Amino acid sequence: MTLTASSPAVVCRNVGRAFGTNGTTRQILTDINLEVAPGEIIAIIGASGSGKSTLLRALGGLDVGCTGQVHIQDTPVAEFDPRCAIGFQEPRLMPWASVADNVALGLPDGTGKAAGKHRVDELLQLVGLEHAADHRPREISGGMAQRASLARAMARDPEILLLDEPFGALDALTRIKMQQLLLDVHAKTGTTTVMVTHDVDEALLLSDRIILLDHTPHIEGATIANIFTPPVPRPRASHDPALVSLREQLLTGLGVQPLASSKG
Ligand SMILES: Nc1ncnc2c1ncn2[C@@H]1O[C@H](COP(=O)(O)OP(=O)(O)OP(=O)(O)O)[C@@H](O)[C@H]1O
Repeated sequence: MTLTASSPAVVCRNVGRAFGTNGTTRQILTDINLEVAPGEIIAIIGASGSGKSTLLRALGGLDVGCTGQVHIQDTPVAEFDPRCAIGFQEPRLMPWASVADNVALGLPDGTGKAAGKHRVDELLQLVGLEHAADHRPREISGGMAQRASLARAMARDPEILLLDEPFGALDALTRIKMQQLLLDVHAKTGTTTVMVTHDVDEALLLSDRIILLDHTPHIEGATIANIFTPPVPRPRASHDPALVSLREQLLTGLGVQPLASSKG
């Protein structure tokens, strides 16, 4: 990735979030400070419940209850900011609409009919679904549905693509194909991408930087405990020896004791 001298795509300053339930308030996130460069792919990892999705929602303006500031390209994030598109673990396609019409749902308001059709055709091609344009969601596989969901997210040509465990529900083989597809799409579009993942290897293969959310001493709520940079450029192989020690650091950071190597 070539970092330009332009301003950051996303800036978080002292972002925090507390939730109040039954009269008690629980601090979930504290003092999140982060700058994401244009075109970067950021992976957010952390234990279950550490606030990964909450942070992603804050970045996209999907949660107005946060403290601190989120800026996208120098201006404050708006509620459901149109500069962001979000994709989830479930593809969330409309069952009654064709794949093409589902992708078209992501187009910006006011897109003309001909321009919209052209863009949808382009996006279907981008994710390899040209042949399935007229299918209904029930007629396609989980992996195809997730590709359609990615195409819908890209339809508005977002500044920031936010992905919450996008491949978490897919079988291992489909997940590998989707990871490759995401990198292909990113190579073509250069879209700044922030993704939440539970999968350390996914974070290692895809991201420019990996954000670890965790609790730190004397602070209530999770914060950015560490930021890791994979030491080799993409494309990366999961068995690359250069990634072994970082993988162990990530697992340790997640409270998992890495299994001893079986070699020898
Ligand atoms: N709207 C809400 N009201 C109350 N509590 C909430 C709300 N949203 C999230 N939480 C709480 O905030 C904490 C963090 O949730 P979040 O979904 O961000 O974690 P996560 O790291 O993404 O978890 P997981 O990895 O299990 O998906 C959880 O304890 C959750 O119960």
